[in-house]
Amino acid sequence: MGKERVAIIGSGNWGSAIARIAGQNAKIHADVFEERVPIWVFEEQVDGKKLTEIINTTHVNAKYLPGIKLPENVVAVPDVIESVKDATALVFVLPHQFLGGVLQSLEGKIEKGVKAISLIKGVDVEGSDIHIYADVIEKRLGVSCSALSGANIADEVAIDKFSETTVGYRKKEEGELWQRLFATPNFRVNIVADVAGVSLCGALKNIVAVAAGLVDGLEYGNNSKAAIMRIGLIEMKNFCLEFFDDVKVETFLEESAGVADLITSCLGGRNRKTAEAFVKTKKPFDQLEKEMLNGQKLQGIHTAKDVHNFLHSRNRIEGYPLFETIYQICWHDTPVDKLTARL
Ligand SMILES: NC(=O)c1ccc[n+]([C@@H]2O[C@H](COP(=O)([O-])OP(=O)(O)OC[C@H]3O[C@@H](n4cnc5c(N)ncnc54)[C@H](O)[C@@H]3O)[C@@H](O)[C@H]2O)c1
Ligand SMILES: O=P(O)(O)OC[C@H](O)CO
Repeated sequence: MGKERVAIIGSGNWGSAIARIAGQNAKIHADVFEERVPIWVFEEQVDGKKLTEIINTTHVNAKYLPGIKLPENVVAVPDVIESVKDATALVFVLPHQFLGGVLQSLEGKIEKGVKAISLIKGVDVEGSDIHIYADVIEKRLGVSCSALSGANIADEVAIDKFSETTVGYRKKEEGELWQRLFATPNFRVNIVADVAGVSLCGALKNIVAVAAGLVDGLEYGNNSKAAIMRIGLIEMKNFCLEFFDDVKVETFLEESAGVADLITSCLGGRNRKTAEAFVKTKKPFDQLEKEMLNGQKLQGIHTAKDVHNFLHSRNRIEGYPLFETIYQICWHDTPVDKLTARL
């Protein structure tokens, strides 16, 4: 069998951090992977230069992961179709807002037998249907798609601070392949047969992280934040067990994708940070995203809306008071001091 040819689709904060690891490991495991790792970069001008040129000459993603050297075998490609040419292992790591456009470009162009993995945190809702993004990718491209999620704030992973993550696989050998691509001594990868659980934990914790940021903005203190995290974890678990058949409860309680990601996101993530600022500045989230994140994207408020729309269509809103309160505060004029009123 030939070597696996990896392509990374997405080059934001997490995309760049994970490309650094994948590039390093492609060289270390040269028996398994081709050394060159193309990364699709949505082209934009940064300080008067193309971002792809900056990455390919300085080996730094100056906009989304400044100050961190990427290995030279990670090659920025501005055309998404070109970036996946001949690839056998596709890593999808882009904000969920942009996945639809990318899949449209790639549909019909991916060979049979190609494997994929989704690092995207969010859910796809259409009326009363809900899907994880691994399933969306699998269906649109005809590939077998795993999922990776964990307590992984990109800036910390990028400087090799000890972290763990979880890969949910369809077939064990695929889980082992992704583990080989991503694991390092300081980035431990556990593999589990639970693609849906891994994906849903990563999506739903972002709603709870918004709630944690509101707690910080209101200066309610540590007990309140712990209560929000506990209630959030229960709603996450109940949601998965109510609407998905194949989720494992252990993923929530024992995996980095579960309780650990919930904790790190409620302490340190972008959703938390902007939600705190939402309370303190009274500015809307879209303005805060622009002012505070330099092009990086928020997921939590969008997932809150997607989950609200889904629960509304299933007539199940009353079962998820925290998720619903976050939706009402973020998207309507519900005062933020009503955060705990329905809990
Ligand atoms: N950043 C983290 O710490 C982190 C950690 C784990 C998982 N994640 C998840 O990984 C996924 C990707 O996040 P990220 O941090 O890499 O992205 P990001 O938040 O840094 O978003 C910026 C990316 O969006 C791209 N973009 C902007 N406009 C675009 C357009 N019109 N079309 C296509 N792309 C466009 C930019 O080129 C850039 O690559 C998300 O689902 C996120 O929740 C993020
Ligand atoms: O910065 P956030 O809030 O998007 O969270 C980042 C990661 O999902 C943490 O694992």
